[in-house]
This record gives sequence, structure tokens and C-alpha cells, in this order.
Amino acid sequence: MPDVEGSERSLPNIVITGTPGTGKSTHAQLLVDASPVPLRHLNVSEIAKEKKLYENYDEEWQTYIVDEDKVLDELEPLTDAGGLVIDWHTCDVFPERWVDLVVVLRCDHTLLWDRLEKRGYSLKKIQENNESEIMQTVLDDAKESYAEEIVVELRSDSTEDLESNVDRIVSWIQNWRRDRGFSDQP
Ligand SMILES: Nc1ncnc2c1ncn2[C@@H]1O[C@H](COP(=O)(O)OP(=O)(O)O)[C@@H](O)[C@H]1O
Repeated sequence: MPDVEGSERSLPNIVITGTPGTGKSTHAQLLVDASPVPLRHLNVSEIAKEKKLYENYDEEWQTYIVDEDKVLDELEPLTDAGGLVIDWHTCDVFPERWVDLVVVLRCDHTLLWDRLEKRGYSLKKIQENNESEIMQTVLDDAKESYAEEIVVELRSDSTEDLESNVDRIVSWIQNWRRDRGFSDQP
């Protein structure tokens, strides 16, 4: 794990990414609840909606087109303290210096289809996301944007996966802190 130049944060910043429906928000919330050190879940889509950090609403795709520069401006002041769990399907916009770990969630595409159907997505939107998951678009974006050692691909098909992923990330946080001389507790 390389040291992030100039970073003195005592808590890592973690990006949890993946195709919509793979389980980002569920993982992020469970991680915040399970972590012995304080973490903060930032659901970028929700924040963009609340703070109107979007360019417009795309009727055809039934989605907000988020203004990435505004999102970065909003998050920037929070990054120094660390402890952020940034939850978004787009991962390649965050500066490398902000990010200590990128978790890319992957899901079987038939399971994903069911999850997105339950969410009430249009057929077009389900198909687009399903294809994107099959093509591993988010994983490729993550690998292109961050050092290989900090990108971790995790399966998110079942609740067993969910639990073991959260345990794994908690252990990773503890190790990250130990490597930097911080204790296991806050
Ligand atoms: N590993 C998993 N096993 C079973 N169900 C899951 C898993 N991950 C997510 N889900 C379910 O899939 C749906 C979408 O999860 P969510 O966390 O909202 O995805 P995202 O934030 O990536 O869009 C939710 O109903 C959630 O309970």
C-alpha cells in the first residue's frame, strides 16, 4: 500500500463504487455501523440531489446529470480529516490524493436485473446498467484511475458476501491505521 503523498489523515478515505444496484449504499451503511473508528457515509447521488449539484434532469434516462465539479467542491473540505465512505457509481472523478481504497462491488447480472426491477427502473435503464455490469465498466474505470494496489473487487450477490466484505474492509482499516502508528480505537 503506497503512502499518499502529503496525507496526514488518521482515517482512510474509501470509495465504494459499482453499477447501480450492486450494493454500495448497503455496504457503506453497514461499514459505518460496524467500524470501531468513526466513518461518514457520503451518498453522492443523495447529496447532489439535496444540494442541487446537478446540471439538469434527464427525462429520457430518468436521472439527474450531476455536476462533477460541484460535487468535488462540496467534498474537498471533508477529505483532509479522512474517514469518508464515498458511495457513488462514478469513481474516476476523485483525485488520487483523496483516496486510500477503492472497493468495486460486482453482482451477478440476473440478480442485478431483479434488484433494479424492484427499484422501479425503466426497462431501458435496467438494460443499460445490466450491460454495464457485464462489461465491468466501473471496474475498468477504477483500474484506469487508481493504483492497482488500492482497487479491490468484491462480490455482492448474497448477504454472506455483504457480511464478509464489511468484515474485510474493517480489518483493512485497522491495518491501515496500525501501519501508520494509530491505535485500533478512535
Ligand atoms: N450483497 C447483497 N446481498 C443481497 N442483497 C443485496 C446485497 N447488496 C445489496 N442488496 C440489495 O440490493 C438492493 C440495492 O442495494 P443498494 O445498496 O441500494 O445498491 P446501490 O447503492 O449500489 O445502488 C437493496 O435492496 C439491497 O438490500
